[in-house]
Formats: sequence, C-alpha cells, structure tokens
Amino acid sequence: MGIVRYSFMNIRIWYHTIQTVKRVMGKYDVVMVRHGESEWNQKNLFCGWYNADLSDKGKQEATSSGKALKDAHFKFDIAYTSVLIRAQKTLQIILQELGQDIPIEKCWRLNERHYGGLTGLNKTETANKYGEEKVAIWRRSYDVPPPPMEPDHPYYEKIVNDPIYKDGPSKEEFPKFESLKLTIARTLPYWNDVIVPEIKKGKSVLIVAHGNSLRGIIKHLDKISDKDIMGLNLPTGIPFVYSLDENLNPIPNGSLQFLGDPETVKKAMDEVAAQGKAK
Ligand SMILES: O=C(O)[C@@H](COP(=O)(O)O)OP(=O)(O)O
Repeated sequence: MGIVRYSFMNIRIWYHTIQTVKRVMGKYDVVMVRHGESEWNQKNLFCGWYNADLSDKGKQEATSSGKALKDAHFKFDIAYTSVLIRAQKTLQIILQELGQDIPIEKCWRLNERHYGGLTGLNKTETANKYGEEKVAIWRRSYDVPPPPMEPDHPYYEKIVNDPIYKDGPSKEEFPKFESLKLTIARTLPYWNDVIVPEIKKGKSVLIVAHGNSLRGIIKHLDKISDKDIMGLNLPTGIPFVYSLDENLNPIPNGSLQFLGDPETVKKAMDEVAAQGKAK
C-alpha cells in the first residue's frame, strides 16, 4: 500500500513514489493530469480561456508525467483533452514519453473555467486590491462567479473569435464567466455521455485538462460537498489515478492516487492554494 500523508476531507490521498507504485486497482482505472505549468501560471495571471502556452517548466512537468506513467506501466486506448494548447501539448509530450499513439478527442467542455473579467489579471495584485478573501471566493467558491468579460475586455476579441471554438460552444452557450458550478454543468455531460461509455467498454482512458474542469469531475466522483470542494487545489503536471467500481464509484482508497513523491505533491498543492495571497 502507499503511504497516507495528507487527508482532504474524507478522501485519503495516496501518494506513491515512482519506483514503488503499489496502488489499489478497481474495475476501471482512469488517469487524469492537470496540464504542466503554463506561461500564465508562471506569471500568476488568471488564465481561464486565454490560450496560454506551456512554460519550459510545464514541458518538463509533462515529460515527468509521461515517465511516471511509463514506470507504472500504463497503456492507454484513448485520451481526452480540452481545446486549449497547454493541455494538448501536455498530452502530446506524455504520449511521446510513453511511446503510445492513440486516438485523441478534444472538446471545449474540458476547458478551464472561464475566468471572465479577471482574465489576464495578476492573482497577487488582485488580492492586494480586493483582499484575499474576495480572491479566494472568486477562485474557489462553488457558485460565486467572477465578474463577466465584457466586449471591451483586452482579451475578449481574441477569445471569442478564436478558431479553436469553431465546433462549439455556440454563440448562445459562449460564456462571459464561469463559477465552478457552471463549469461542472458543461463538463459533466461530456464525462457522462462521451467518456463514461468508453470506460465501460473497458477502454483505458487518460484525461489531460485543467485545475477547475478536473476539480469538477473529482467533485462528482467523490460526491464532495459544495463547501468542501473549496479546499482542493490540483498541482500542475502530476498524474493521478481514480480506481472505480462497476458503478463508477471510487473503491476504498481509490481516489486521487497521485503518481509522485509525497512531499513534492503536497508542496505543489500548497503553492497553488497560495497563488491568491496578497503580498
Ligand atoms: O485559469 C487559471 O488561471 C488556472 C487555474 O487557476 P486557479 O483557479 O487555480 O486560480 O487554470 P489552469 O492553469 O488549470 O488552466
């Protein structure tokens, strides 16, 4: 068994050193990864639907993710990702490391939450201006959305006219902002209608997405309350496994099994939480 080092609500988070992966295994094992650090993560900017590229550190994180998955002998049949380049490049690097050439499905429903009018603002400066509490609510509350992105926002045109959205969302669906609740409302149908049927066929699934679209899937799988989900911060570029039973419920100790060194994972989670602190 892995070593329990950290507890998030009723979920024990299992860490496994890359060398000694001994994790629980369910009927279905699904692997998820938050993309490697982006150039905007590095600058501590609210990114959302802005199409930031990976930083050099992000590329290295993606390579390490691929190595960890290779060492743990994962073999995937299909991968899912968002339409944003930071997630797609992470996936590409992981598959290269694994030496696996598999079908890739891309959908805007796995995108990061739309950070509305906060897009492009520095998280620390925003905390200095509006207070840490307000920023914590904007970042982590379940249903309080950020302010909307209006047409005069510096990134409005770039985002709404980006050809990556040619297959959706429709003009009517195109968000101006998203809370976690709204993010879940467009991510879960994709999970339920597209990903779950493939898992149930026995396909080995890899999902490379974003901090908040993955928090939405985790909230759903572990039935985490609206209040408790506020405490979960996902690190960039560290894969985690969900081991599920035949009804797609996590088996005991099957949630959030990180393939990474315990101290590194804990530190990375704490750093994500601290990005909204004032200085
Ligand atoms: O949009 C962003 O700034 C980050 C998440 O930010 P927080 O919710 O952690 O502030 O998204 P990601 O890097 O996962 O695509």
